Parts: sequence; structure tokens; C-alpha cells
Amino acid sequence: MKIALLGYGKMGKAIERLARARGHEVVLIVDENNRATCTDDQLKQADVAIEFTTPVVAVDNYNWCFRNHVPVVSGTTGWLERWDEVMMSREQLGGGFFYASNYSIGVNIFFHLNRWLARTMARFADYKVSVEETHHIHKLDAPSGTALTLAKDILKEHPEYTSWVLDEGKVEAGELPVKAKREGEVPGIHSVTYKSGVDEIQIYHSAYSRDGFAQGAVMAAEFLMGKKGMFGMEDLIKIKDEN
Ligand SMILES: NC(=O)C1=CN([C@@H]2O[C@H](COP(=O)(O)OP(=O)(O)OC[C@H]3O[C@@H](n4cnc5c(N)ncnc54)[C@H](OP(=O)(O)O)[C@@H]3O)[C@@H](O)[C@H]2O)C=CC1
Ligand SMILES: O=C(O)C1=N[C@H](C(=O)O)C[C@H](O)C1
Repeated sequence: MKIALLGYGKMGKAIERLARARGHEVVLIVDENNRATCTDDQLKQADVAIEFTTPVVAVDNYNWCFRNHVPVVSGTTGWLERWDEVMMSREQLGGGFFYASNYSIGVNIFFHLNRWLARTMARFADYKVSVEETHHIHKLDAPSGTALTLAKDILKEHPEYTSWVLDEGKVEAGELPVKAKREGEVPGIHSVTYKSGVDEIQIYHSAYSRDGFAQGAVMAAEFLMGKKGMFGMEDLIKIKDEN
């Protein structure tokens, strides 16, 4: 498979290493410095693009891929307020798009546990729920995309919360608190905690490195090659939600 890497930072470099190890070819590397001079013809050399850049530039890159009929794996977080716009242009231009807030298989199992626990705990009003994430100090968005996925899945099962809120010390009744911590070079830690007056229940995931994210992104690219339409991790790893 021929890959265009859009974004060549911490994730782009990890993806390059893992993609080559799986026998793929990286035919284009784009970063902030050369983006303006990269041509459509260069992009069209690729079977798939993998995009890990920044919240501000990601949507332009998706549209670049759609216009050139290159399916794109989107890893960038922090752009979801433009989701509808991206879905519309994908549909109009007929592109292939794969999005996950977190490509690690472990986190996607954790998402499954979170949905199960949220359904179970909905019957026990004594417990208050909160989400916490810790990441490296370079991260631009807060809360993380992963924490947002966790929070949104909890909100679906808990009508006593009307919205999530970034917990900066002041949380109103009806708000699901999401705390975002920034420390050193932490690759990514997420937890969900249910607390009552007498005990607490917690689920927790900690990434040891970026390799799990990068491996999942390359697997998503292998899956997406030659496809049109919208896909997510549930298409790649079929874990069934049960009651
Ligand atoms: N979904 C998931 O599983 C994961 C998602 N992420 C997300 O991926 C994103 C990237 O993370 P990370 O690699 O750590 O970030 P980095 O800051 O290390 O890398 C960002 C890269 O984007 C490049 N860039 C900036 N503007 C453009 C542009 N217009 N076109 C192409 N490239 C550009 C930068 O170029 P330059 O080097 O020249 O500045 C840099 O190489 C973040 O949003 C993060 O939250 C991260 C890990 C896992
Ligand atoms: O910026 C990061 O590093 C990460 N971002 C993703 C997110 O926002 O959830 C995934 C992972 O936690 C690492």
C-alpha cells in the first residue's frame, strides 16, 4: 500500500516506522513547511492518506484528499465542531473517510467497557461519574478526543447529566466533569470513576507509547484502501455491545 503522511510530528513518525515494518511504502510526507508546495499529483500517488496534524489545519487536508479521491484516515482531534461540514464535503466529493478519536485497540476495548459500565450504573443514583485524562504538555486540545468519546457515551446513558464540562474547579449540577491534566511526555492516560459515599469504581487505560495509536491507524488505512464512505473503529474491530 502506498501511503501519504499528512503531518510528520510525533504520530507521523511513529506511523512511518510501523507502516514500513508492515511492508507499506510512504510515497509522500507533508508537514507545515512543505504543505503549500505539495501538488495534487503528488497526493494522487498514494492509495491512502493518514492525517495527524493540528485541529486548525486538519479539515483543509481532508478536503484536499476528497478532491483528489484519496481516502483519508483522520487521527487529528479537536476539530469536531466542523464534523457536519466535513461529512457534507465527503458526501459531495465522494471520498473515503475513517475517523477515530483513538486508534489503539486497548482504548477501543476500554470504550466498550465504558459503555457497558455507563448502562449498568444508570440504575444506581448514589454514584457520581467523572472522566479524567492526562497527556503530554505539547497537546493543543483539551479535553482529549478520547475523553470526549468517553463523556459522550456516558451522557447517552445518564439523563441526569445534560452536558459534559471541562473541570477547572467549578462544576454545576447536571454537568459531567471532564478533567484534563498536562504532565511531561505522558502518551495518554484515561479513566472513568463512579463515586458514592461508601466506595468507588474506576476503569483506567494507560498507553505506554504511541505505538498502539500508530498501529491502529495503519490497520485503518489497510481497511480503507479502495473504499468510499464513512468508517470508524467499530468497522475494524467488531466488539458487540451487550446489555
Ligand atoms: N486518534 C488517535 O489515536 C490519536 C490522535 N492524536 C492526535 O493527532 C494530532 C497530531 O498529534 P502529534 O503527532 O502528537 O502532533 P505533533 O505536533 O507532533 O505533529 C503535528 C504535525 O502536523 C504538521 N502540520 C502542521 N500544519 C500542517 C499542514 N497544514 N499540513 C500538514 N502537516 C501540518 C506539523 O508540521 P511541523 O513539524 O512542520 O510543525 C507536525 O509535523 C493531534 O491532534 C493529536 O491529538 C495523537 C495520537 C493518537
Ligand atoms: O494528542 C495526543 O497525544 C493524543 N490524542 C488523542 C486524543 O486527543 O484523545 C489520542 C491519545 O490519547 C493521544
